Amino acid sequence: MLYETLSQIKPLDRELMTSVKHRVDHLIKPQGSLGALEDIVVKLSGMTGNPFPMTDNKAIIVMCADHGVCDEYVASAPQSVTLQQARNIPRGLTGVGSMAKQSHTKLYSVDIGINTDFEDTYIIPHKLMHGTNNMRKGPAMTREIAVKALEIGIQMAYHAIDEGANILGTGEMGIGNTTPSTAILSVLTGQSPFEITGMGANFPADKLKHKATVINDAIVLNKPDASDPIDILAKVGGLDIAGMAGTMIGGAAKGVPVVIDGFIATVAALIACELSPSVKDYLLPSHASLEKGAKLATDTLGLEPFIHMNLRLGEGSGALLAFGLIEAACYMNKEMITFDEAGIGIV
Ligand SMILES: Cc1cc2ncn([C@H]3O[C@H](COP(=O)(O)O)[C@@H](O)[C@H]3O)c2cc1C
Ligand SMILES: O=C(O)c1cccnc1
Repeated sequence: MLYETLSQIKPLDRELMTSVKHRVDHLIKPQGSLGALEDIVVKLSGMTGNPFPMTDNKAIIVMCADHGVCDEYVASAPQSVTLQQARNIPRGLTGVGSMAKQSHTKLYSVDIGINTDFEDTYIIPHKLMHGTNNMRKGPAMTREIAVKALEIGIQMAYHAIDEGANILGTGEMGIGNTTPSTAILSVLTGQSPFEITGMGANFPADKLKHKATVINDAIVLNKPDASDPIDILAKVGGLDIAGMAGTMIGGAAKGVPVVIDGFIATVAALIACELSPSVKDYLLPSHASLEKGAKLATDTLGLEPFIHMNLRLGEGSGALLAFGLIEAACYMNKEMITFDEAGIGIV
C-alpha cells in the first residue's frame, strides 16, 4: 500500500499555477506586496487544481509514541508524559490542544506506539509496539514495522480527509523523540551528532555530549543505509516520526496540503521526500524551531519557515499557527478585487 500510494502522487498543476499567479499579480495592491501569502496560494492551487482553494477544514494528526532509547537517559521528562499528553491533546489541554480551540482545528491523537496499555475513547488506537527498542542496543524496530507505521500515517491522512479536512498538519508527542530525529538527520546529512544535538524539551546543556554520544553509538552499531529511508527509520527512527512521514505521503496522494511542524516533523518530511521527492510539492512549512538541528533540517528540505517566534514545543503547535496564515492567503485570493474589477489602470 505504501508504494502504491507513493505512485499516486501527481505533479502540481503548473498551468493553473501560472494563471493564478497572473491574477494574484493583478489584485489591487503593489505587485508582490503580499509576499509569501502570494506564493502560498499559487502553490495551493497547483496542489488542489482549484483556482480558489480553501483551507477552512483544518486538522492536525498527532502521532504519539514512546522511545526505548530513553533507557539511556536522553530526555528530562519521564516517558509517562507521552501517554498523559496523548490524553490531554484531544481534550484541548495542551499547547496544540488549547490553540486548536481558537482556530477550530480538529485534532486526532493517535497511539502508534505508546509503551503502556490503556483505554481512552479520545485516542485512536494503532499501537504497533510498546515503544521502540533501545537503538543503542540494536535496531529501533523491524523494517516491516517501519513500513506499517508509514501506512498508518497514510491511513490517518485519508481518514481525516474523508471527515472533511482540506488541510492537514503533522504533530507528535513522544518523550525522547529529538534523539531519533537527530540520528536520522545525522545519517541523511553526514553531520556529526556532536555538531547537531540539541536540548529537546530542556535537556540540561551539560549533558548534551552524553545525548550526542548515545546517538553516535546507535548509528555506529546499526549502520543505517543513508540511501534507504526505511532502513534509517527502522534502525534509528521512531514510530511517531514514521507516522508523520506517512501522513505527508497520504496528503500528497490525495492532493491535500500538509503543513510541517517543527524539528521532528521536518525530519519526518526529509524521510517522506527521500521516499518520493514529489511529496515536497504538497508540503508547506510553518515555523523555525529553536532546536539546534532545525536549521540544518529546514535547509536540507528547502522550505523556508514563515514564523519566527522562538517556538520549540512540537505537538503540531507551529503547524496550527501557520494554518491561520495559509487561510488568510486563501481569503486574499478569493475576496480581493483586481485593478480591472476596480476600474483602475495598473499603477
Ligand atoms: C510536558 C511536555 C510536553 C510536550 N509537548 C511536546 N513535547 C516535545 O518534547 C518531546 C521531545 O523532546 P525530548 O526529546 O527532549 O523528550 C516530544 O514529546 C515533543 O513533542 C513535550 C515535552 C514535555 C516534557
Ligand atoms: O521543534 C520541535 O519539533 C521540538 C523541539 C523541541 C522539543 N520538541 C519538539
